[in-house]
Amino acid sequence: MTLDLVPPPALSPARALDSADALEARLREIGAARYHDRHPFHHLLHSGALNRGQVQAWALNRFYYQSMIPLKDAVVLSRLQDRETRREWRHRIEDHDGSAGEEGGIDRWLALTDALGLDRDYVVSAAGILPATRFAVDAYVDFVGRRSPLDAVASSLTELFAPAIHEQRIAGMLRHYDFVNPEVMRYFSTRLTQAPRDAGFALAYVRSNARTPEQREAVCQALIFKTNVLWVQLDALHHAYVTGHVPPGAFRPGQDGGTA
Ligand SMILES: O=C(O)c1cc(C(=O)O)c2c(n1)C(=O)C(=O)c1cc(C(=O)O)[nH]c1-2
Repeated sequence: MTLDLVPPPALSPARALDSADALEARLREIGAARYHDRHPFHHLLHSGALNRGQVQAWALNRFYYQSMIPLKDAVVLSRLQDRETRREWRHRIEDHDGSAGEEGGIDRWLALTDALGLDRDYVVSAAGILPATRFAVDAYVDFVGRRSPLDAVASSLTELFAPAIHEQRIAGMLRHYDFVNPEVMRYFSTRLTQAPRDAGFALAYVRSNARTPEQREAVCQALIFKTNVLWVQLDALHHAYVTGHVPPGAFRPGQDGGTA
């Protein structure tokens, strides 16, 4: 058996979190070391190494994450005491749910699963998702409800690192998969402008609201928690659809939920 190890980048010695700049530098180090762009499953996805059934499995499972993001943001909103912050946060819900006559991110994700040949009702039902997908995503929603509002905002900071992976994904998937075209990838092209705005706001919020070294440490831990939420979803996809151990009841390409 070979171990496919991903060597982590060297970390600089831990610095005291004595300023907003030190906090931001530490957050960026955490992203460089732990963000899911480093995961082998993403390397396979973006380099064209997956077959259609494996891409279907990824899109089906990621739909559950997408569908829960507005619920997560509604919980965050309910925790924010400051009206200005709520005003800024609430567009996140519309970005995903859409509004009258305007499609949202969930519609755009369903355009992707349609193009992959998955049945919409099956996707929306979440009946075929991996147990680990459900546990990880539900843990994220639970986290923002139980922890401090600062932790809740901080846990969204993975989005600082999302535009780079979305660019890699758009380019890689368009180049390598004949079942993908720019129309199908519009979920990601839209996120290229939405994510920097959201991440910029969340970063400014933690920079000014984490005022002690302990609070800054808590912000870092919230980001680490979230990188784990993302990472374990890909571990589970890899185990099921690359190694081949599909859990009982989970999606089986060619048998469930659409055309192979
Ligand atoms: O494709 C990705 O790699 C990726 C990652 C993340 C992220 O870093 O959490 C998000 C998204 N996409 C995304 O599309 C999205 O809407 C989103 C919302 C959030 C959040 O935590 O509020 N993360 C992400």
